[in-house]
Amino acid sequence: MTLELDNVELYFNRKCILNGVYLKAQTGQVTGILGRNGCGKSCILNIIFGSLLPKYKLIRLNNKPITKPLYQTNMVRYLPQFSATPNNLKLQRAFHFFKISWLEFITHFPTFEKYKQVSFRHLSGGERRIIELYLILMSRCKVVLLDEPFSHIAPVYVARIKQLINQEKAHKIIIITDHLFRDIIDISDRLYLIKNGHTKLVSNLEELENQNYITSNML
Ligand SMILES: Nc1ncnc2c1ncn2[C@@H]1O[C@H](COP(=O)(O)OP(=O)(O)OP(=O)(O)O)[C@@H](O)[C@H]1O
Repeated sequence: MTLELDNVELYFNRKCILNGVYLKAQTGQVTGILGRNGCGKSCILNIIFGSLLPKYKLIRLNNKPITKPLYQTNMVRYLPQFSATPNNLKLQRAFHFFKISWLEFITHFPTFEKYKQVSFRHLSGGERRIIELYLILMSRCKVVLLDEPFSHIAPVYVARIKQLINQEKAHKIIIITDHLFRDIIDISDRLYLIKNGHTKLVSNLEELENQNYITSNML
């Protein structure tokens, strides 16, 4: 499946945030989005999800324009930048709700075994993020949108999650953004940089320096 976002024009209080966005994502590939703070990365994910309505936008699935918000189609899952799980929800119930196997989760993250009957409020910020990310990533769906999934997560878990993303991309479109740019570069098959409201397809990593996203020697 191919998803394209095209012709986006987004304003807040007459200030132009996005203008001239083109993004293509495909099943079997991870599509990474990089850009400085406030450049519009989360807005792009929200526009694809359908929860943010810009002045103009065109979304095509397999070359066919779709007007219905994607979240109404049940084909998309979205991990927002900030936690959205209820504090009093027990992990076991969350896994049941998402129809995700707890036992399989434990094989990937054995240190979480003790948390089955625990509520989200008792987890650390990073532990909570791992669970939320796992539930979204492993859900039965065709499109996964991940906004800063690696924030507050220990390197050993980031490595495990990257393995899972590589596994899931075989049958999902995965669009991901994070400021941990090395991880995004590492995992992405297609990479976009957002600058001045436009997307730019990154074909050579030196462009990230040339566009002043990173300074020299940061790669
Ligand atoms: N509801 C809103 N009302 C007004 N301005 C907004 C709103 N949401 C976002 N913005 C502005 O739109 C711009 C893009 O925001 P967005 O959250 O997409 O940035 P981002 O690239 O994800 O940033 P960060 O990396 O810091 O999370 C920012 O300048 C932000 O202030």
